[in-house]
Amino acid sequence: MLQLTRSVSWQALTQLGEVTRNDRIRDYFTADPKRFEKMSLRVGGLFLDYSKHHISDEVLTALIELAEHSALVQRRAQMFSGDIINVTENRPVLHTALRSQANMPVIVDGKDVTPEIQKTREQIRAFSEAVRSGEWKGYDGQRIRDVVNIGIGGSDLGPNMACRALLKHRHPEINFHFVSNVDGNHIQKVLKRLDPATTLFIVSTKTFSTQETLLNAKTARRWFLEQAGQDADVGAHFVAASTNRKAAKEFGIREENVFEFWAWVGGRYSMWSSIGLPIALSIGYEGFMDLLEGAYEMDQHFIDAPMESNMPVLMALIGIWYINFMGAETQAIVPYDQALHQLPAFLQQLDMESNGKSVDIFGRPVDYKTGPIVWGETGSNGQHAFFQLLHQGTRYVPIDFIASLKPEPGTEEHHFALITNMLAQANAFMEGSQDGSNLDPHYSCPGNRPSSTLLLDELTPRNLGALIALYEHKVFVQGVIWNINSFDQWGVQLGKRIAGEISARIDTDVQAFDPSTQGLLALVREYFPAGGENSKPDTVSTTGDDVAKNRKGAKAATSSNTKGATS
Ligand SMILES: O=P(O)(O)OC[C@H]1O[C@](O)(CO)[C@@H](O)[C@@H]1O
Repeated sequence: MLQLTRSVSWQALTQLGEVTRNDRIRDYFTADPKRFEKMSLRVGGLFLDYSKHHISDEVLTALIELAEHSALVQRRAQMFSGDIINVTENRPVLHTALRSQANMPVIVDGKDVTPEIQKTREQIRAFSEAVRSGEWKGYDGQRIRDVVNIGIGGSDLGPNMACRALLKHRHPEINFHFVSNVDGNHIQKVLKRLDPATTLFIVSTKTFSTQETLLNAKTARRWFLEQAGQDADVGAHFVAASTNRKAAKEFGIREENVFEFWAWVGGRYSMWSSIGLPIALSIGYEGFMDLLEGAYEMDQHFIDAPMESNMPVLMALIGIWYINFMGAETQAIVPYDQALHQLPAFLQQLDMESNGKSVDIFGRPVDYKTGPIVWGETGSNGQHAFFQLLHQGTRYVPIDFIASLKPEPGTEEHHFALITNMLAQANAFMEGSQDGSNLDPHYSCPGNRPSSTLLLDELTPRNLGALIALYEHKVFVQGVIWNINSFDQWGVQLGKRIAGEISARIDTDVQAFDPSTQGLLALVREYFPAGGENSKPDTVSTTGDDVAKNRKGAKAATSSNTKGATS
């Protein structure tokens, strides 16, 4: 198989990179007054302007050729039909099946999985309606007023981001909290404000073996038992979203309150599954379905639209242009919308865990750059913090500006200021200070900094679903072109294994670790006089005081974390 960097398209793009560097983006508009019309497109409620990029017509044509000569069409079909494209975990990648509105079978291991998807959707509907209506009662007969999602990574970031983005649609009598960090202060701060009798915990973990989540869940359970009910009451206050039904049951969660999903849903792609339960509880089942429908609409566009007018394909190609041919190292995400403040963190995991790879799908080292460092913050806050570097620093950073057009009633004046600031920034990044040559260099902004502008008609569940699916497919397309596996995450397993080893050995045998780690462990040990025995990451048992059993479980959890159980 021909190495990517030796392909005709890659070589052509490399040459174009050399010459395009000296172009002024502004001049493209002078040469082609129709550039904005040509380089913008709408899909449903999303509008993308990609005209302010360092991309000539010739570059765009060459990028599209790169996509056409890649395995994209074939791999896209394989993903949607359930072929095993996550080769290192031997799994299909079927988050798209979770949001499908087509009445078509999806076959995994010879079995149609759509009835199971429907069954779980129905379970989510019934449960969310019961909790939202107050029909679901806590142990002393009161309704639920606080929902705490305990999860990390893909079992936190998606629902957390979506619940915050759609806060205005939230149930007025239920508050939502997200606990992810194993830092005990995170959960303590949340629990301090809650009444156990009216609190529902969702233990969200694909594997039910993630140390941080199990420790937080155990702490929540102990807090609940200390203040409120008995073991038998746990079932009314704890539910789980997991592929590991057995471990969830061992925790004390009632069989009927385990919201299942499946190995073929990757953690960072799981907000469309039971991991989206907090979203359904917050905005209602109908709203959750709208989110899924919006994503499905983007899926259909991704499948049907030709490359040159395919939004995720274009965004992927623009990214590849900057990363592989223009020397960019990072991609900034700047939503001009406070409700989207968790979006950069969500996209960080989506992109960096998916495409942070340096071997291709055959395990051969790649000789080109893959996924960028994704970072960002809301505008206008970022504007008054890091934009200085983007305007006048030495780095070349493409930016995605994101905003919704429709103002919230009562925020019109603010919303107008928000949007005009975003447009001003995008303009300033491209144009620079026009009279730059006459200025003191300290005041001069060179411009020629590229950006996309993504506008949502309104921040609705449907448009949010489409936006997230857009980025998912962008990441997928890039992974296909780079010929890497975007759906595993072996890099994060190593640290998990060593954490297990450190807590197991701190009392006895630290010689196996490097001298720096040994030195640091000696300092840590001073604060843990009882040693590792009292501070090991206990996992859970069905009875609150079963310490020995917990320890055994911790070891099992640690080893399953490092071997088979991947999210
Ligand atoms: O849902 P789980 O199994 O607790 O895993 C949480 C997260 O941990 C990771 O495996 C890596 O840290 C993510 O991919 C995943 O989203």
